[in-house]
Amino acid sequence: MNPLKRLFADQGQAIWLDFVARGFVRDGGLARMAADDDIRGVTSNPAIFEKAIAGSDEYDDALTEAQHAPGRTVMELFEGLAIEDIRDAADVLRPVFDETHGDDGYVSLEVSPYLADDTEGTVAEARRLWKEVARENLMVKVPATDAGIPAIRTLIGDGININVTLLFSQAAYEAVANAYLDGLEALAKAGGDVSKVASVASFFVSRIDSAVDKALDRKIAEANDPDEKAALAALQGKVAIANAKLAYRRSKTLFGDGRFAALEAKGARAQRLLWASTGTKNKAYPDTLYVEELIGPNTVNTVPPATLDAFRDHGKVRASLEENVDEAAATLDRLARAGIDLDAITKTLVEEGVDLFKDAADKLLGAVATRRAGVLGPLLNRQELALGSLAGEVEALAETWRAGGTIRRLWAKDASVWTGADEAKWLGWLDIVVREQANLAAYKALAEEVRREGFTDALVLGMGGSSLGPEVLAETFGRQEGMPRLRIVDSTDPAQILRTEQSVELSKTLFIVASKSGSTLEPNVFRDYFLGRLKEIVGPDKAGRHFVAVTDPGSAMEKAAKADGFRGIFYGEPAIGGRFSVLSAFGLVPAAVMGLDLDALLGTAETMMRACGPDVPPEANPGIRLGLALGAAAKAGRDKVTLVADEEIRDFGAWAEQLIAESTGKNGLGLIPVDGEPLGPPEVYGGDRIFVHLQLEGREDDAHDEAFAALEAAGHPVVRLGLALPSDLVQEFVRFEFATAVAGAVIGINPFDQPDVEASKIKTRELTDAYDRDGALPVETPIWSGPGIELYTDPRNADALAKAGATDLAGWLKAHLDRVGEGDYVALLAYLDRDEHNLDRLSATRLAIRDAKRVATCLGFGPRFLHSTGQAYKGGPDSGVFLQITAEPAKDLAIPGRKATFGTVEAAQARGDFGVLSDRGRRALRVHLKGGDVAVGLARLGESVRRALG
Ligand SMILES: O=C(CO)[C@@H](O)[C@H](O)[C@H](O)[C@H](O)COP(=O)(O)O
Ligand SMILES: O=C[C@H](O)COP(=O)(O)O
Repeated sequence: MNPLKRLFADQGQAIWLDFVARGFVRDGGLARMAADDDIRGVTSNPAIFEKAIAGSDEYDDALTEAQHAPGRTVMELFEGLAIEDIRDAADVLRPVFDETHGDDGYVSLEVSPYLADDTEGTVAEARRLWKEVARENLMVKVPATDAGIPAIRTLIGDGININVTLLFSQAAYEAVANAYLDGLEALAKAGGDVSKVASVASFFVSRIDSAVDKALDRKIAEANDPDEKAALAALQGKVAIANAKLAYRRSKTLFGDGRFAALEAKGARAQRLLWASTGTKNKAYPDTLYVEELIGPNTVNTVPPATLDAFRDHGKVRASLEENVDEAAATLDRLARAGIDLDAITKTLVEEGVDLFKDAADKLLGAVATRRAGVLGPLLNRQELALGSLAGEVEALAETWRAGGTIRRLWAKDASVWTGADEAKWLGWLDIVVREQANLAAYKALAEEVRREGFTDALVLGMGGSSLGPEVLAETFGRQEGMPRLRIVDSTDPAQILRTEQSVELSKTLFIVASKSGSTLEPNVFRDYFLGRLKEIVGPDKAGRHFVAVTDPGSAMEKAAKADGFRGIFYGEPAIGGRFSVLSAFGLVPAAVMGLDLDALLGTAETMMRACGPDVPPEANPGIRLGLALGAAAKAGRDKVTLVADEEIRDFGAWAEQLIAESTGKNGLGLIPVDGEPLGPPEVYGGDRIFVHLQLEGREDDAHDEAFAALEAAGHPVVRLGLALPSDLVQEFVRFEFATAVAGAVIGINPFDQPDVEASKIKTRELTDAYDRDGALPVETPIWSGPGIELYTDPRNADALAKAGATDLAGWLKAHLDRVGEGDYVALLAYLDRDEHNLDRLSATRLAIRDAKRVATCLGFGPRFLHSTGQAYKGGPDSGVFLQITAEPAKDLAIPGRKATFGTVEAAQARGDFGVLSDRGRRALRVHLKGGDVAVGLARLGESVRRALG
């Protein structure tokens, strides 16, 4: 007779199979084993599923489901597969379950190893799995950790079958058996049917020998006496079995006394000991060792396939478990006398066991995530990293993050991922997509009103985080038929405001006043101005109908909007900072108004959000991986994140820039985003860059491709992000939010505050207050003045520049630019109309500087950049050399109810900004263009810069 069959027939020991795989179950392999080998149960664990799913293509068809439901989490996808397999196996073994009246025929499914230290989480998950698998012959596996034991008691009390896993020590076994008895008593007390509950206590065997043998090896090496060496050697390969035998003896007492008898009378079953980890690890030992030596009635041995084959082939059946039990006790005594602490070893084994299952789960989920990405194909934006010299550090960081479960901690809003300050209060963006998906009715109603009422234009009045996301949507999606054209007002420059005003028909324009705090100067003055204009045009009663507000609950903006009879007020989420707010009302109201399909937009975002989920380990997690790369780049001095995007999606850089700079640039650390700088050959760059290319897939004429290939070949780290469609840019919001938060963690700062933005707001306020008081801004003295141009700076910078003895503009500029060294960047900060002409002229000047100095160059328009890169310029690394450009406005614009005009506010903002740069000891010079002709002034400036560069 097949020795496997004799185990039960002769000895009353059930053999279970420690293996599961889809094909094996579905193609009849398990049924054959049940028939031929008398396999009476199946166990699974994360390592088994990892081998099955990651190591085969058997699950590919099932994973295509991801295509139809791209919002499913990776964990849900895995669980879906596992649950199907477990149900299938349970159905195959159902006849065994029926024939044995519930003694056997069980299939085990383990709770997530990530919950090993979480009692409540374990209980909740076990209950959920029990319900979802919905098979009476399921056993849910729960580890015998300190947190697992109370969960076992609760779950048994619920009437759920439990396989207690990762059991190594006598003490833990005692606790587990008592938890089972407690649970049964609770169930009986609650009127439940204890006869329906089964449980096994899985004692891990071979791992004990592996660990003890190693300790013995060390002792043998230390010992000098040959007899002592021999005595120690005699213990090798014996301890695990001795430990199991003693547990078996104890089980007889635990389930043989009065306490259990009372339960037994109600039909309860004893909790059986199950021998797990019974494959032989040490080749010197017989391959059937941990089956042959552990045979006894009312026990289970779960055996991996190779051991099963070996035992079928040459296993010997005898009642071994109760042989020489006293000798087993003596073996453990001898071990203790030899100075080997079995308790300490078993304690470590539990911890290692949890870690090994976590490692397996990481691999498994990584594999599912990678396959999900493959199945999703173009539905998920691509990411490729070629990190050159940063690669090793990024791998090391990824491993640290994986092993530390840092992504799960991030998702669990654990502030210690960053600095342990108030970060947890700012993580509402993690689940905003899902929350807004359930909240679309009000946005859709607004869209419908806007359509019905025939608005032709919509202007978002806001700054930074409140305007740049909507700007990307407007620029990327373009005007939608029948809906207003969306634009942004985020400048106090009178010419720019007038230009925007003249480009719309005010009576057919809807204004979206967007301010989280409600107290930001710019949106307030924009509102005052346009509300005033609307009152003139449509009358005071109707003006409010042209306005909606987006603001956080309780803000001054909310009150004002109510007082002014706004058409609607939409609320932001206070747990999301402005720069992370694009997928909340701050992006969704403008998106609705411009007529975008919000379900599609959020669905697209969700696809990326799931890819960045808590269940996706770093190697397969795009946002996390990008963040680790950016963080490593910052630390390695490659802190200039150079963003390059294809034409149709190029506005993304403005949003990413504010996110990255404001989040990471502080405490003298951080990343300096470089947006809008045309790509050049490798020679024009220093060694301080990391390049990011956002590209639309399949564009054959992509000149950037070649440039990126050259950069990569020259050893620069490059990141390539591929989008099937421009509308997939929404996924980049998500990817970059994760990446920025992670980069902040690697750099070691709080990515959710902006200490230095506030500083220039204060200085600006002081200046506008002075204006309101004195009717003029404080007088300043230029350090140099020439026809149409004046230069200003603080005394420290003035002293440094004066040393060069310059006599003309080019000379002063040369003195300033000569201060630029390797690894520095030059930022042009223009308080001017951001029109095409000014952009072109300043871009040309910027490029001239880059090519001459081989440094990164930035171009920001004030006050827009103050709410964005301004943070990093002041608070980030002291590597910036700043050239501020201001101009006398050709025409100024009054602000209703204020003394200060827009021109004055803009001038005050420039001075406030400069004042903070000075306070921070930055290298800064202001060029003031006089005479009202900005074009002429910029041409002169450009020419002088070129001369300065020689
Ligand atoms: O279900 C159980 C225990 O209840 C088993 O799957 C158990 O997890 C396995 O036997 C062990 O993980 C295998 O351990 P090992 O052979 O890798 O040391
Ligand atoms: O980036 C955010 C800007 O500073 C604007 O802030 P706010 O939305 O509170 O007006």
